[in-house]
Amino acid sequence: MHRVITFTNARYHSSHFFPNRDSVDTIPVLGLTGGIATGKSAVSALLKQHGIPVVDADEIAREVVLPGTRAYGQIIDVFGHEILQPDGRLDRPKLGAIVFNDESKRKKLNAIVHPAVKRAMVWQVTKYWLSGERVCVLDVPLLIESGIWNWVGKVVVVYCSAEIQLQRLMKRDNSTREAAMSRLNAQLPITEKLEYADNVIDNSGGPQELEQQVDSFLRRLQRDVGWSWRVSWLIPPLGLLSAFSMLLWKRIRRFRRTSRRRGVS
Ligand SMILES: CC(C)(COP(=O)(O)OP(=O)(O)OC[C@H]1O[C@@H](n2cnc3c(N)ncnc32)[C@H](O)[C@@H]1O)[C@@H](O)C(=O)NCCC(=O)NCCS
Ligand SMILES: Nc1ncnc2c1ncn2[C@@H]1O[C@H](COP(=O)(O)OP(=O)(O)OP(=O)(O)O)[C@@H](O)[C@H]1O
Repeated sequence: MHRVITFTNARYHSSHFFPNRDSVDTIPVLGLTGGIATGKSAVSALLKQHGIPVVDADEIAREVVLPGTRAYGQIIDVFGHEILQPDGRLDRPKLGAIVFNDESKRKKLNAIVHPAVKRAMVWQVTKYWLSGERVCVLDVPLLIESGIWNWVGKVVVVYCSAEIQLQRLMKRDNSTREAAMSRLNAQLPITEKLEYADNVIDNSGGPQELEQQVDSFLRRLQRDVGWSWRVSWLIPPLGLLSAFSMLLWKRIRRFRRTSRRRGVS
């Protein structure tokens, strides 16, 4: 039975990537993360080209602070009218300069914006599920820091060395080394994020190498989703059980890795 509700743009429908879709009762959710400027958006763009729906936390974070929203009012209450542009929208570079140089202010901003982002993400995933998508990717820079990694099927980390990361960040944002470093230091180091990874996409090379990495990742994904989806569809309680055991296994594995690391250091 096909679900009839379609909320998504047909061009991006994951049935394009998984053409043998008959029915869908589960939606494997993948968490895509990395350090700032390691290439999450570049990977997301490639995934979208392959028909995979992507929920973009940065994009949502911009929407939930538009004038008139609750978060917008709360931000003005905390940071004052000085962080507004003449047209009333947030002056993002100005707010960025404040929060990336002051952890307590960043925490205040996060406490306002993150709950709204999480609600919107859950809603978007639900819409994809209702429209019958077999897989959905959450592109979340702070996937690990925010604990969202606990709730996704697989964590995919886009990696490049800290030095390449810094160079790309400075070039993209046309920023000084100091400004780029302050943004970089607001996140867990990329090497620590690797510890949470089920899959790593190495973006140390050029765009063509990245495409090859994404292609091989998608081949693996197609294999895995095909298998788990069939089991969940044939025996729904088994699907639920496998989801719970997978989440539990992830925590155990992470706990073991951390204990091993503590034992070594
Ligand atoms: C501080 C703000 C206004 C700066 O806006 P700006 O347009 O300059 O940057 P943008 O939003 O495009 O973010 C660029 C990158 O910075 C990093 N980043 C953004 N916010 C944070 C944060 N609170 N902590 C650490 N890194 C962050 C991410 O890697 C992100 O991809 C903005 O980043 C913001 O509102 N941040 C708080 C919300 C948030 O955490 N967003 C990240 C996704 S949930
Ligand atoms: N393989 C690559 N080779 C050269 N440049 C790249 C490569 N991948 C990404 N870039 C460039 O590096 C910059 C950062 O990439 P991107 O915006 O995809 O990172 P991001 O992880 O999404 O960053 P953010 O955390 O800020 O959202 C961009 O200017 C992008 O064009």
